[in-house]
Amino acid sequence: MSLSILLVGCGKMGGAMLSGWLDRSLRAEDVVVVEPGGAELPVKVVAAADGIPEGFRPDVVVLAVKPQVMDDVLPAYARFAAAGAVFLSIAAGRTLASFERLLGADAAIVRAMPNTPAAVGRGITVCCPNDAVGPAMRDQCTMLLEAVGQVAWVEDEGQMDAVTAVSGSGPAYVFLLAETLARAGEAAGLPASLAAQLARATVCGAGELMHRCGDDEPAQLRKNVTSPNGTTAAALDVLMADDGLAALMERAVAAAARRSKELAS
Ligand SMILES: NC(=O)C1=CN([C@@H]2O[C@H](COP(=O)(O)OP(=O)(O)OC[C@H]3O[C@@H](n4cnc5c(N)ncnc54)[C@H](OP(=O)(O)O)[C@@H]3O)[C@@H](O)[C@H]2O)C=CC1
Ligand SMILES: O=C(O)[C@@H]1CCC=N1
Repeated sequence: MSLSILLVGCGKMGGAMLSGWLDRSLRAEDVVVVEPGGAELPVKVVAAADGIPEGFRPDVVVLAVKPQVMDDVLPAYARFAAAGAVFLSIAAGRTLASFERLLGADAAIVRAMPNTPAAVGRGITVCCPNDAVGPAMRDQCTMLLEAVGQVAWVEDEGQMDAVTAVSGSGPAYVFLLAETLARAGEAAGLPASLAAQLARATVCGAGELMHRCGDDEPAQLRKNVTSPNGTTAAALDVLMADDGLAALMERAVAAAARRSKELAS
């Protein structure tokens, strides 16, 4: 892959993406990371924008700082927008218009929402471009993000709040499922360590099964586990009740989407 990348912010998500890029043979000399606290990484790390090597011309500036600090951070990078770089923001809730205000109306900006499985090449990122993003920039962003998983594009920025609520935050819901399944196992009489092992292996195994059976709907995989009048049916009667998981998930996703909208204001 021959793209030069400036990664601004290398915390949980920036770090997940970076490790995905490095695993997939992005050349280390093509990446500069800005991280105020420093970091032990096999790429050049600087503490602030003024430490970026003279002459480094990123094709893509990836913005992976918290939405709340974006306004303070961004002006130091506006020169790269003027030089033709595309800005790829992964900040929840930050709109294309807010970047245009800070970088200039002609700046090329992609608002994107990845997720942490990017660290193992199994992320999914949804991207939304502004009008200044041409086909070549779109291809660059796709190439970068496909290095860490699947990529989809939407033209309607209004969909990004729901995207954030489903796939951006979604891994946390799955990890919570593993945590709560383990606790329920304990409550049913298992030792804590065995319950945790069972829950983890079950979530990982079921995820992998769904991954490999790409053509089968999750509903079909669920039915495959469910014997008539058996144990799974007994549990699903609880989970699929009117006030069960579907209602709870709908409320959870709506709350996340609402928060994404709030972060924009
Ligand atoms: N975590 C996730 O699952 C996902 C997060 N996102 C988005 O990714 C972004 C980052 O989130 P996340 O990785 O969780 O947060 P983190 O706090 O883990 O990462 C942010 C990083 O940015 C650093 N930072 C702070 N100020 C600056 C600066 N001026 N210049 C460069 N770096 C700076 C922070 O350093 P320090 O800690 O020293 O302040 C930190 O390492 C957010 O906008 C979030 O909305 C999107 C999808 C999924
Ligand atoms: O919780 C957050 O705000 C970020 C965005 C999606 C996942 N984590």
